[in-house]
Amino acid sequence: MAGTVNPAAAVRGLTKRFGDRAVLSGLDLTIERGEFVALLGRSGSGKSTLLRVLAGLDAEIEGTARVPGTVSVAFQQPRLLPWRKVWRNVVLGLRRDGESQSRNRAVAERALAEVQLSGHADAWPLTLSGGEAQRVSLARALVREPDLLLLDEPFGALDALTRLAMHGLVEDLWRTHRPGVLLVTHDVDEALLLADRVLVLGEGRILAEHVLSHPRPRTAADHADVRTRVLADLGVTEGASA
Ligand SMILES: Nc1ncnc2c1ncn2[C@@H]1O[C@H](COP(=O)(O)OP(=O)(O)OP(=O)(O)O)[C@@H](O)[C@H]1O
Repeated sequence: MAGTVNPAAAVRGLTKRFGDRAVLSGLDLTIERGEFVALLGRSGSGKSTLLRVLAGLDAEIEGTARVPGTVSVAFQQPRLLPWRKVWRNVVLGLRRDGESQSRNRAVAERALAEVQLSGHADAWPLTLSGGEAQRVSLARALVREPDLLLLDEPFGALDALTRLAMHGLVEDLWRTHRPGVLLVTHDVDEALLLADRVLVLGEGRILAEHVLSHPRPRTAADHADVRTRVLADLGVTEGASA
């Protein structure tokens, strides 16, 4: 899939140093529009660092990280402003100065309906469950209609059942909006369920790439072969998580 003219993200020779230590070292990566990519890597391998660069939060780099369109990020913690009602949190990142409050509210309500939170527009963030707050965070990311959606372990803090429900929701949202997605996760099975491609980060670059061709919806067993190879890439034994 690499090599099309207008990818959602194109990274070439990216090196990121903290002091004299290079965390990313000559990394190349292309994410196509509409493509769902999962990024795995051991703790400290530089996943969040790469996401920050792609989000435009860290410009002190060598090499290039080109993200031509709109980018949105959802983090492990939903990061909602507690003093703003849910709907105002959803439209927080929109530059719609000329828009009326009622237009903005309509946009927020549409996004909340998409994440199955109709009726929560006037709730305060602190009254939401963890899963609900994370869905608000997804709605906030999506109202910008991003070309690139960066997800930094968005389900990591959720219980197992809520996480399963979120997988279905993210897949639906991706199918509807078709952004390029880069999902950072420690959960190999999550990557195998959701992604078109799984990348393994290590030694500052992409160590391995696995294309997942099984049609969706999938079960974890559908890519058992890839699972074994990804675990080997990560240097973990079967049964453990990254
Ligand atoms: N601002 C910073 N200053 C100095 N070192 C940093 C900074 N940010 C990250 N690092 C270092 O860069 C390395 C990569 O960190 P990063 O958070 O990108 O890893 P990660 O793969 O996301 O890890 P985890 O899976 O544990 O979240 C770590 O060793 C970390 O200590």
